[in-house]
Amino acid sequence: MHILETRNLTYAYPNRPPALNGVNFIAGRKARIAVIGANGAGKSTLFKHLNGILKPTSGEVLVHGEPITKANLREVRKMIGIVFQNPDDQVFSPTVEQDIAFGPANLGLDEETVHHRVESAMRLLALDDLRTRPPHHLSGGEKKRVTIAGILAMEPQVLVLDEPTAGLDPQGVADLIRFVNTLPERFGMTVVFSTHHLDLVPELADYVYVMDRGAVAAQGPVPAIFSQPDLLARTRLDIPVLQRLMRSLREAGVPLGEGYTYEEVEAAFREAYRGRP
Ligand SMILES: Nc1ncnc2c1ncn2[C@@H]1O[C@H](COP(=O)(O)OP(=O)(O)OP(=O)(O)O)[C@@H](O)[C@H]1O
Repeated sequence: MHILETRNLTYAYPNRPPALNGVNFIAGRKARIAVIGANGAGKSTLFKHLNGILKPTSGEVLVHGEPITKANLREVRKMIGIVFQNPDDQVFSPTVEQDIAFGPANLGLDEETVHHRVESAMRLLALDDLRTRPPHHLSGGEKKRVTIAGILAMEPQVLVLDEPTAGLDPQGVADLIRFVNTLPERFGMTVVFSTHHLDLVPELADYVYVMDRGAVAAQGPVPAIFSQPDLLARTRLDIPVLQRLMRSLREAGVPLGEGYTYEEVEAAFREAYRGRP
C-alpha cells in the first residue's frame, strides 16, 4: 500500500471544464517526486486534493489506502503537509515563533511537545534570529522558510512543496535543495514538489510526473523523462540546459556519458576530457 495515491482523480472548478482529468498519482515512502507541467496544467489543483482541501468531482485520493473523509481529515493533514506557492497565504501570526506553533498546536499536541517541535523546526530552517519578528514583515525567502518550518513542525510523512524555489535567491535555492534532500533519509519523509525550473528536477527528484492540460502526459525516472525532448516540447516544457549542452556536444563527437544532476554532469565532463590539457 502506498502512503499517497490518487485514482482516476477528476476535478472541475464550478462552471469550468475539468482542471484534472483521470489523474493516477502514487507516492511511496521516502520518494522524491517532481510534478512538472506548463501554467494551468493542474499541478496546484492536484496538490490541493492531497490533503483534502479540494474534494474530487470523481475518482479517489487515498492516504495509506483510505479515502479522505471528514472523520479522518485531521489525521490526513497531520500526515500530508503542503507548502503553497505564495507564503503570504500561509503566515498570519504576530511572531515567527507563534506562526510555526500554529499547526502543531492545532493538532491538539500538549504545550511541551509543541514547544519542542517549534524549536527543532526553527533550528532546521535557521530561523532562530527571526523568532520574534512579525512574519508579514519578512522577505519572501524568509517567509518561505517560516512556512516550511510550520509544516515540518507537524512532522508530516509527506511534504508537498508547490513551486518551492519561487522568489528565492540563488543561495536560497541552493540551501533549499540541500535541506530538502536530507528529509527522506533523516526523517523517512516523502517529498513531492512542483517546479517550472527543470534544472532543479534532477537535483531534488528521482521520479517525475509530467502534467499537461489536467492529465498525466508521462511519468518515469528522471533519465527516462529527460531523454524525451519531444515529450517536453509537446507539453510546453524545455529540456534542461545541461542536458541540451551534453546532447549537442555528443552530436559533435564528444564521448560524454550520462549525467543528470550537476555533480553527475561534471563527472561526465571530467571523464570525457581526462588526460586532455
Ligand atoms: N479557483 C479556481 N477557479 C476556477 N478555475 C481555477 C481555479 N484555480 C485554478 N483554476 C484553473 O484550473 C486549471 C489548473 O490550474 P492550476 O493552478 O492547478 O495549474 P498549475 O499547473 O498549478 O499552474 P501554474 O504553473 O500556473 O501554477 C487552470 O485552467 C486554471 O485556470
